[in-house]
Amino acid sequence: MASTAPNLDSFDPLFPFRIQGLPPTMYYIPNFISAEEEASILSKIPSQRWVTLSHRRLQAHPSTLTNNNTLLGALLPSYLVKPVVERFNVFGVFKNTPHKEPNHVLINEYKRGEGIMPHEDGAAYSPVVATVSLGAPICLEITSKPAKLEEHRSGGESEIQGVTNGPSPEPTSEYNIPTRILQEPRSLLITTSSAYSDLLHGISSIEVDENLSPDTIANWSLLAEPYLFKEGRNKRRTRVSLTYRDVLKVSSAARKVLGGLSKR
Ligand SMILES: O=C(O)CCC(=O)C(=O)O
Ligand SMILES: [Fe+2]
Repeated sequence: MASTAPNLDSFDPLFPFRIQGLPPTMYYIPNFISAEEEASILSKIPSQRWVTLSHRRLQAHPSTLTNNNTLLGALLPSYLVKPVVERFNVFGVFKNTPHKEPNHVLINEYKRGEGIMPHEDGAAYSPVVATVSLGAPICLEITSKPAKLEEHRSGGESEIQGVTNGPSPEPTSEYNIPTRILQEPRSLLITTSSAYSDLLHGISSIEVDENLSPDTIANWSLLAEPYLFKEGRNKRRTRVSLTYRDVLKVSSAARKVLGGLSKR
């Protein structure tokens, strides 16, 4: 006899956190870590590892990738693993990636007025990136790739307006793009599949995020503290992000050396 009970095995714990109106699939989980966990992680980020770029500073763990996008296999520092990676496993964040868990973390720090140009994360990684935000809120801007714009708009027609001057303000498909995702401190943002490969993301180098509302922020209904933005503004403060990824190519050379030494 067929059972009418719901099949709990197929329940996806991420489903309630899907951001509507975007291509598959982005998820936003507010309060993914506690305030104590946030403070503890911030206190352990090594101050001597920062590399200063023009509009932010950055550090890579366990190391930067080689020129051909290979990771020299090594463990992530434990303050980046516990509790964050353990909690990823509960939600199955990396369950479909080759190594089933992240092996690389980029830490970015943005002071007020700093940002990152629109970009894609590229083919060095499996198409899953999980971003933990620390310290303060910030808006991530989501736009289409110019090539996609072209494909959609032209249909063989001539000039594409707006490609050279940045993304068009009009929606480019059935999805509400361009849009913004408001990342609160302690939240987790997960970007997968075509949202990873077909969209660009960036952070404007501005001092205040403005015009914040349910109509302009894709994840408004998932925010932990929307009342903090009821004036429609977020005056930026220093925000740190941890972006967890699974690098596809991992060299075991470093491990072999260490393994060889430990046999003696
Ligand atoms: O800080 C962020 O949320 C985005 C960082 C980012 O896009 C990157 O490191 O590739
Ligand atoms: Fe990125």
